[in-house]
Amino acid sequence: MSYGIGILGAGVMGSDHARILASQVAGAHLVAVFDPDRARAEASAGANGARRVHARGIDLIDDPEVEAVLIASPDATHAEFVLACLARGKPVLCEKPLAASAAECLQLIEAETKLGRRLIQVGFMRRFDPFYGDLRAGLEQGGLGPVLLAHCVHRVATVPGYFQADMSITNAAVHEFDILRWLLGQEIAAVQVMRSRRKSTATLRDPLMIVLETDQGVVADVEAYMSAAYGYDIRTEVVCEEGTAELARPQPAAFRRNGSVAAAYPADWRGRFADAYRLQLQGWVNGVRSGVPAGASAWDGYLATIIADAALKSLNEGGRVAIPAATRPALYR
Ligand SMILES: NC(=O)c1ccc[n+]([C@@H]2O[C@H](COP(=O)([O-])OP(=O)(O)OC[C@H]3O[C@@H](n4cnc5c(N)ncnc54)[C@H](O)[C@@H]3O)[C@@H](O)[C@H]2O)c1
Ligand SMILES: O[C@H]1[C@H](O)[C@@H](O)[C@H](O)[C@@H](O)[C@H]1O
Repeated sequence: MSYGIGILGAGVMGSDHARILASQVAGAHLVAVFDPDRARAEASAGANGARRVHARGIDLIDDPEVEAVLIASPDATHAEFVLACLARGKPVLCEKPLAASAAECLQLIEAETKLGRRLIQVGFMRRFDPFYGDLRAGLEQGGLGPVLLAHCVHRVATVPGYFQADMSITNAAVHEFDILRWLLGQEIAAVQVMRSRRKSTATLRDPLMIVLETDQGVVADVEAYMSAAYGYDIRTEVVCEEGTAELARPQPAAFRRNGSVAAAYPADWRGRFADAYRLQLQGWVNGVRSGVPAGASAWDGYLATIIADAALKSLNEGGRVAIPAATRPALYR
């Protein structure tokens, strides 16, 4: 049996998820699309075999042929859509961030906990990226000794028009917060944002240096640079007592000429994380079908958001901001 999926949002990510679902994922098919920009919804539905385009998001969630929902609409719309899915008992893959505020994340956790089963997966797709998978497996194998430090680089060539200053943290750096928790198996206990000199052409507060401390004393720095111009560049290196572990990256073709070598960078995340998006969707579909959830939970989404809130507080008010330890509800253990 093939599972019926509905997608909310047919912009950059919604249309990419629809394409991947229709062409590269087994056990599910696209049933319906909603986007207030109807032409976009129709283009994505038409290209990917969906039966219909809905006039409202809630109609898509109510569609009896839609058995599970993928949310790829703007960040501020996520919480309401996730709640509606939970109210109808429909599994949901929600793009990051889970919600626009920690209070909204908690509301979703409360609703899911009341249901007593996990229906929410958050789109922290790096957890499915083979290169991050290898890095984590290598760290778990041991041999490098205890972790001391981590360095993360998050460079984006340019940001879309809707991108606002806080989104360097709430929309971009949240990936680093989540992947550090996942890689190290530690919780973030404090954060401090250092402002470098602002890039002269930047409209955002760009770049930022974010320093995180874990509950086991590891320090990690995250460079968040949203106007890096040359391409999309994501790096991670973990420094341990007996050696280091560095994230490998897909190797593009190299061109040697006139005493130099050049290799193309992906323009954005869709190229760099193509495998991760595909594996994430397949993992979600498998989880929905088997009832065994995969990927980041609502709890992981909540923790990424509270770290982001603390980072924003540090950016705006200065200083180190402690993040109180939170008690994980039994559903997420
Ligand atoms: N996981 C990742 O790597 C990744 C990458 C990029 C974006 N995202 C996330 O995906 C989401 C979408 O980002 P995007 O880059 O595709 O943005 P986008 O602007 O390209 O697309 C968003 C689409 O949502 C539509 N929309 C607006 N209001 C809506 C509503 N109420 N209901 C349904 N659709 C609505 C817009 O018309 C637009 O077509 C965001 O939450 C973003 O954070 C995740
Ligand atoms: O929304 C995007 C997306 O989540 C990418 O994966 C991230 O690298 C970008 O910085 C962010 O703006």
